[in-house]
Amino acid sequence: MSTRERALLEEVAALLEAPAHRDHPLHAALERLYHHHLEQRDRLERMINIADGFQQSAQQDLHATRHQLERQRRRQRKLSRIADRFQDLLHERNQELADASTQDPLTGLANRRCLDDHLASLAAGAARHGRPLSLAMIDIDHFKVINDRHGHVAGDRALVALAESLRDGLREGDLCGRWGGEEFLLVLPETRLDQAKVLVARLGDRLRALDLALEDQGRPTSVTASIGLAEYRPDEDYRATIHRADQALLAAKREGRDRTRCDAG
Ligand SMILES: Nc1nc2c(ncn2[C@@H]2O[C@H](COP(=O)(O)OP(=O)(O)OP(=O)(O)O)[C@@H](O)[C@H]2O)c(=O)[nH]1
Repeated sequence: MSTRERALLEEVAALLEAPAHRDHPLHAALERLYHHHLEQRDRLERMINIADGFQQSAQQDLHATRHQLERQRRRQRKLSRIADRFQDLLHERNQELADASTQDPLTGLANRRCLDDHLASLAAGAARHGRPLSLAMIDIDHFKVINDRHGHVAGDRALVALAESLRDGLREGDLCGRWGGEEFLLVLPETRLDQAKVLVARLGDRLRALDLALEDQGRPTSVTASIGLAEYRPDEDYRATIHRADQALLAAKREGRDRTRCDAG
């Protein structure tokens, strides 16, 4: 209630109380008006109080709902971050599995299974289109000596270095894989036997010149390789070509190692 209203009400109350005005013709009407005003004022105050209460509780509800929404949103963001991380992890694991099924774990080269698949599809294409395709089976000479002198770990390191050197010496489209132990298979599409000979001569030189960071009585250790070559024949199973390359490799070993032999078919 404002000060002005209070003063006015006090003034009216005083008038109504005063004995001098009791018999005034407007006294009764003023008294009814006064009480009616007081009732209206009380009702208004109650309504304001109720409205205030509603507003306060609505605000509290709103605040609680906002808080809850914010918490839900935070939880959802966290969940979606976890889901993203989980998906990345799953993707990585799938990639690792895919790599493990096609890669040799020591050298990172294609493994035997991958070579087999690759060769099967290349041979089919070469046969269909009459395109040349050659294979080179490469075996490091006397590799056992490296293991015996320097230990298996150093032998592993040497194998990795040899694998890298072979891979880096190839053209795009050629594939070098680890066939087993210290034996590598090169798959050379669009390559005839005479071209393959030139290529493997260059690779043999690379291997010989490779620094394996191993010393024998103060002298750096170098390795040589024996190589068997065979060209795919459209009328044969690609496994027969592998076999012929293998036979050529055995011939190279028998004849004294550090050389290339071809299976002319
Ligand atoms: N460190 C290491 N050695 C391996 C691995 N795979 C095969 N070898 C070794 O390679 C050697 C192969 O020996 P051999 O088959 O006798 O052949 P070699 O000593 O290379 O002699 P030739 O092939 O006849 O010239 C063995 O000592 C194997 O232990 C490998 O992953 N790591």
